[in-house]
Amino acid sequence: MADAIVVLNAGSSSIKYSVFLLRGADMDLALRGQVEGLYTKPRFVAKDAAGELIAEKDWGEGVKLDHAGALDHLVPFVREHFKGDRLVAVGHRVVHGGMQYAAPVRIDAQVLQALRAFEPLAPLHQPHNLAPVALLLERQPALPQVACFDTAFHRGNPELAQMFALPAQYHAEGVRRYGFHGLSYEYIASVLPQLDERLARGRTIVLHLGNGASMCALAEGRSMASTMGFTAVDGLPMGTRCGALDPGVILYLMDQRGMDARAIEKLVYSQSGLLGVSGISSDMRALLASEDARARTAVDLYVYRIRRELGSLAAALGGLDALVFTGGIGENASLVRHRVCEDARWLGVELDPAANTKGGPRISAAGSRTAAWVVPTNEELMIARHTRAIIAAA
Ligand SMILES: Nc1ncnc2c1ncn2[C@@H]1O[C@H](COP(=O)(O)OP(=O)(O)O)[C@@H](O)[C@H]1O
Ligand SMILES: CC(=O)OP(=O)(O)O
Ligand SMILES: [Mg+2]
Repeated sequence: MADAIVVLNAGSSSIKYSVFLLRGADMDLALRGQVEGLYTKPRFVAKDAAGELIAEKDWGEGVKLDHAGALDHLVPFVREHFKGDRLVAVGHRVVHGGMQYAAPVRIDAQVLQALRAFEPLAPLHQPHNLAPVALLLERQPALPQVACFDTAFHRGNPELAQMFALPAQYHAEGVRRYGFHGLSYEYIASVLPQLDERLARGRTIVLHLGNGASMCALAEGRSMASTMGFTAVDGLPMGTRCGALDPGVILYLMDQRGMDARAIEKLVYSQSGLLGVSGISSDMRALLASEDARARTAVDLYVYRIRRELGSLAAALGGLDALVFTGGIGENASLVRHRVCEDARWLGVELDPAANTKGGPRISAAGSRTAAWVVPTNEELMIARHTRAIIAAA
């Protein structure tokens, strides 16, 4: 019988989960999986410690499974696979920690209340991150729960990288650039030394391209800047989010189109990005498989915006030593990586097309001045590490 930590990671199009067993100083993965394709083409998979598929379920195209529906499927499954192990804590990904939470924290009713205040700042995530927290707090109040924040990794960004050019009072009250996907970037930074010393010590841009997408500039493994801001709607275009938008467009929508905050929220979070531009799908797989010109335009815009942000983040770092691709698109869409790397030739990236088609891990040619890698992210492991540290310190 071992002590176990369960990890929940609710993203905008998926719920990922892992079970880790604590054995001495080691933490062994026992079970992991996800329900992905929420709201589009839901699919559940579970894998054992060796990565072998042990269960799967397809709901089929057009079934609008939401986060609550995914949890209804996941919870009994995870419970069934708990064979005599003792659940000692649950670690949660919580997307927004605001100014107050710059590090993981044990959750009680007060913390939960404080985190709920950030729900309007992350409508596709925070409510889904907190729903299982509230449920467990009610049913098993003695079970330790730990919140691990997407924003925390970026809180050490230089002051200028966190500022909007608004009157200073707004910055003081927390209207600033936070950045997200921090658990993913923290994990990537933690494995870079095993891949390549130069990568770990140098100036590296990590591209987390999933249903949500952002890029982070790392110097010696520390975050210096990223493309997301006050909320996770900023920066790159994403599955259904527009990314960076002239604030004048919002004023126009209000003044000339009579749209209120809720209607604009729906537009910029749920009806834009790859879905909005293509009119076909938010899913990169569907767009890459489509012959439709609108699908091509959506992918072209996606790649173009990445190219622009690459230049911006390389400038923030004063140069570039490496690129790292991660997230559902970054890990799997070789064509997107190919195009991004070709566009980054001027930054010293020389692609090895065969290595890229194979999925890496290294996808730059031998002798390329700037290296390029594919590194699968593992936000759940990062959350488990933090959760273990918090309960050990209690
Ligand atoms: N084989 C693939 N080719 C292209 N895109 C893929 C592939 N597999 C997954 N994706 C993309 O990855 C996205 C999901 O990424 P993921 O990081 O799991 O999402 P989330 O943001 O919900 O955590 C999907 O929307 C899909 O577009
Ligand atoms: C912050 C964010 O957009 O996360 P995800 O990509 O998991 O939706
Ligand atoms: Mg994600």
